[in-house]
Amino acid sequence: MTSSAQPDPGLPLDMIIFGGMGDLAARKLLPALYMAHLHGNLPHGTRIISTGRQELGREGYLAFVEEKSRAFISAENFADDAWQSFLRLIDYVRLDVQQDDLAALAQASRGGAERVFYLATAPALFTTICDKLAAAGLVDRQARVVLEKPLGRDLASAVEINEAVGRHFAESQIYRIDHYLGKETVQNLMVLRFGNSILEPLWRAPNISSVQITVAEEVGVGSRAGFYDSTGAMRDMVQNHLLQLLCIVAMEPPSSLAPDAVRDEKLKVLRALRRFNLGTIARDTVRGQYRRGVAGNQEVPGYPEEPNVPAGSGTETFVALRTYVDTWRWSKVPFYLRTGKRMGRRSSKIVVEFANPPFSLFPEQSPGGVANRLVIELQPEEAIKLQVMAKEPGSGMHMQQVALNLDLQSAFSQRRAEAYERLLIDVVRGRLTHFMRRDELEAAWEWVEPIIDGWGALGEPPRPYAAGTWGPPESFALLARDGYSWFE
Ligand SMILES: NC(=O)C1=CN([C@@H]2O[C@H](COP(=O)(O)OP(=O)(O)OC[C@H]3O[C@@H](n4cnc5c(N)ncnc54)[C@H](OP(=O)(O)O)[C@@H]3O)[C@@H](O)[C@H]2O)C=CC1
Ligand SMILES: O=C1O[C@H](COP(=O)(O)O)[C@@H](O)[C@H](O)[C@H]1O
Repeated sequence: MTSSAQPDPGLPLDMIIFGGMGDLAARKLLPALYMAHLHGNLPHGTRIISTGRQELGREGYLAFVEEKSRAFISAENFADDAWQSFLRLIDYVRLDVQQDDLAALAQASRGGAERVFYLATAPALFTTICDKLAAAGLVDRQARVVLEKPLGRDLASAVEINEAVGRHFAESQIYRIDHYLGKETVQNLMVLRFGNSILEPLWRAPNISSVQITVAEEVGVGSRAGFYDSTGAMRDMVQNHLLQLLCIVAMEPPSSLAPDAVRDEKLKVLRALRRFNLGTIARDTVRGQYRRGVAGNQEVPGYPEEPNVPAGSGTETFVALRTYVDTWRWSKVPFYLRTGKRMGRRSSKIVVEFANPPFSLFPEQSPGGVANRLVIELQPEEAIKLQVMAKEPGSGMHMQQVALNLDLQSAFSQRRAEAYERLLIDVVRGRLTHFMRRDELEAAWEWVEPIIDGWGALGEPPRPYAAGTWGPPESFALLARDGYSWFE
């Protein structure tokens, strides 16, 4: 049982960031912490201690934050007095975790403070960091550690990291972050499914005929090829974000929102995912790599021309696949997953297609057409649309598809926090529900790893697709042979 260790509101908080000069810290974590500070969501007396290898001193680090993080705060959220008071919370400790002990950090962190360690570094450093934190006497029962994804690059390395972290932190102190679980619409999907009763009787085979999950990015790999080229879309996106979305669509209703109740149900889905073999890998998966093309009205380079991509790289920037959740509820329902960089536009959505009426009463109801779809738009729009057939006004019985549309942005006037802000507040408050448990993560690797190995064994290079398009033609063929098409 992983009941979360409850923070003591009486204690001050030290938020300690490893990788404080990294891309993630600059673009996401520090802006999210600023927003939490602006809205009074950090405990009184919080301090942020960033660590990094550069000899900067506190003033130098604050200049870095000004230069690199401020641009990621929108004008409407920027308040100079809040920014200045935020900067006053920040301290900087220079350390190289591979060479130094953490004595300097132990000196900077206050005795009696609650500590949150955010490991925003490559996962290869997690073991060393945790061992050294413990050796420096910084880990106590109140401490929490946040681990960034991807945690490991296969099952064995994930197990190794989990073991190493687990030597010093109890499972209830470990927050394995998947920022998709912090997105408003992803959390809303839980409410849609379990806060309403009308969907539940329909939410199963044979009422649902297929499910599509797309996470399409318009951006390319940018300056991250050093990380990305040895990772690829399967490890970067499918192993975590897409599988977590699939879990929320497919899970049974949990008995409560307690961390283990939710995570037990997600784990059952991961364990019920049909395993791939070489035959199904060749037939039901597609790898792609973007080539020169036009994105956002601009000509952009292909993946092979991006900075630091090794010549002849066979890394996939696109994955599409068909899988099944082998349970009574989802028997024979195909789940199509798709993700890629440099696709037509940024668009993440879940599309649930319902079975057609068993008999076609209306002449225009084509046997192949889909009458009812539930479209859950995750980003950039946040909306839930139910497509139904309706009669066109006029004589005759002509019908058309119309959408019952819930625009979540206009339905709620409240400010919408970014995923990282919401999840950081969860960490501060000791709420584990939207973080992954060790067995979930390992089950995801158990399913993903044979696919990656199979690709290696098959030795096929990824299929090229032009930047600004929706992936290689094989991805469309994957659905077409089942009589479906990707929903745009
Ligand atoms: N960037 C993103 O959008 C996302 C990143 N992640 C994950 O977050 C983690 C960090 O990513 P990202 O910020 O992009 O990576 P970066 O390479 O930009 O940052 C890594 C940081 O780790 C520091 N570091 C490396 N070696 C040491 C060392 N020996 N001692 C101390 N610090 C060290 C680097 O310090 P120095 O500055 O001195 O090189 C750098 O600040 C990765 O696991 C990534 O997969 C997850 C989701 C999104
Ligand atoms: O974890 C990651 O996610 C981003 C996409 O996140 P989003 O919130 O912008 O949809 C992706 O670009 C990155 O490669 C990956 O590491």
